Amino acid sequence: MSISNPIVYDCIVVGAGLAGLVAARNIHRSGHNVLVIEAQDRFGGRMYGQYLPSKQWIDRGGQWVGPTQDRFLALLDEYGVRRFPSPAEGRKVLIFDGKRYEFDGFFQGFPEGEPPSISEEEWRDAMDAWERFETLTKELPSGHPRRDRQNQKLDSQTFIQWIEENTLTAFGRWYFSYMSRAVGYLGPAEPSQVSLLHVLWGNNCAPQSEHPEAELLHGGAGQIPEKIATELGTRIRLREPVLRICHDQAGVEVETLKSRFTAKFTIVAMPPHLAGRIIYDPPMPPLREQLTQRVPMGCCAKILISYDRPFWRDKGLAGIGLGNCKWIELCADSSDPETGVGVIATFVVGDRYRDWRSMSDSDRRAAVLSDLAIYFGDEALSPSTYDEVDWPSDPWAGGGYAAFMPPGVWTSFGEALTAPVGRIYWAGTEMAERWPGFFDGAVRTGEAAAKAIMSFL
Ligand SMILES: Cc1cc2nc3c(=O)[nH]c(=O)nc-3n(C[C@H](O)[C@H](O)[C@H](O)COP(=O)(O)OP(=O)(O)OC[C@H]3O[C@@H](n4cnc5c(N)ncnc54)[C@H](O)[C@@H]3O)c2cc1C
Ligand SMILES: [Mg+2]
Repeated sequence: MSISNPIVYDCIVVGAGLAGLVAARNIHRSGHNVLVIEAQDRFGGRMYGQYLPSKQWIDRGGQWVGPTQDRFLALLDEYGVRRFPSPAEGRKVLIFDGKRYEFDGFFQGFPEGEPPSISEEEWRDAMDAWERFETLTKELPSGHPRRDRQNQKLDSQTFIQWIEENTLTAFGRWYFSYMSRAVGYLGPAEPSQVSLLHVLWGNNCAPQSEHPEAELLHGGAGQIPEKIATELGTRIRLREPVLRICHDQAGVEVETLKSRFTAKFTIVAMPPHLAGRIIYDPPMPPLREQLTQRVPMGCCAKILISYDRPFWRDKGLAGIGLGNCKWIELCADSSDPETGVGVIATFVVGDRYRDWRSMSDSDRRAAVLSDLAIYFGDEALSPSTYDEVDWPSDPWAGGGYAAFMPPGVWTSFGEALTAPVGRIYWAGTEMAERWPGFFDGAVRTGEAAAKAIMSFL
């Protein structure tokens, strides 16, 4: 294949997700010549919106933002994207072992307000374990977990082992398993699949106590990729999966399904397992090769269900449900007050996803709606729209929300996660030291990779 374009770019960014777009934009704004190459026919990767016939938006990927996500907030301000508080007024619903509790509080690990009226013994069990979990979290230094004796010990355990050793009741066990599956700390993952060290690290640099789901965006997060892409204009090529990157001391040659381009540097901006699918010549160093074989994506589908109006509010309910229902462990009101439409966003995660995915279309829909009816009442059975986003079936994501570390990965291979290889730099939310797995983490890594490269240009 001949070089398709005689230009030697300053940088080629591979992947037009949020991290790649931010990196490219910053390089372009500094007057350097950048090209973005994206596999899909759209920008944004896991930041992916859609409008319903009702003019209500839905976010098929991420949607929430929180007050300490500074880099993402700065981006929103820059593009004039307006925010509103995530609807949370009213009582929350907990379903545990078939019993229903309405309460004026909330918990995602971190408890707030009034607890649900389960037994004192069960609530104390969860709270005592939560304190131990927080104490362990605070012992971790900031930054990516390093290879040392203490971390190796934490990294040799799964989260479920810790949960079993630290809780006495079924509720206590569920409280933490739910954290692993619904909140995720990247992932989300079954607690039997994720390293204890990873979960503690996630609780340290992306804590629920900082309310990462505090706000939503008028028009949705899905509008942002287009705004950044507009600034880049024709410097983005869509529908061109990158297959191979040849690199040496002089520069890089990036080969797609259709063409070949040269540049001084490249930024590969995608989750580690997708970066690992590209052929590198010369090959990646062994630690990097081993790492990218070991960083799986969370197993999660997102489902967005819309109603004429947020009917749950008539009953004094917040539209937020959590519990160990058969399919739905977490659902949340995502209605934009400016449209008047009611939207519930929910997830089917881990082993629940496995079983749910094997059912017919109509059975999957019936399964989700019947769980929503348990949380909010029979009105939930008659939505105006129902959208499933099956992230593990998307070959350009492989899962969602993000990738997580199974036991042993951080301490044996973690140092290869961000280390550049010659002129190849890495970006993507999985690489972030603050808010990994979130939009904010993606922005931070895009900014950092661009800055690193620009120091050489
Ligand atoms: C269901 C779900 C819910 C979420 N909820 C939230 C939330 O509420 N708040 C929040 O902050 N975050 C949330 N997230 C996470 C957030 O969406 C991600 O952290 C962020 O979008 C990741 O951006 P990225 O650029 O790092 O990666 P990606 O968006 O994955 O971008 C990678 C890009 O690379 C492209 N690519 C891959 N391989 C190649 C190749 N060989 N050649 C060319 N291109 C390639 C892909 O097509 C993709 O466009 C959620 C994610 C999901 C899936
Ligand atoms: Mg993205």
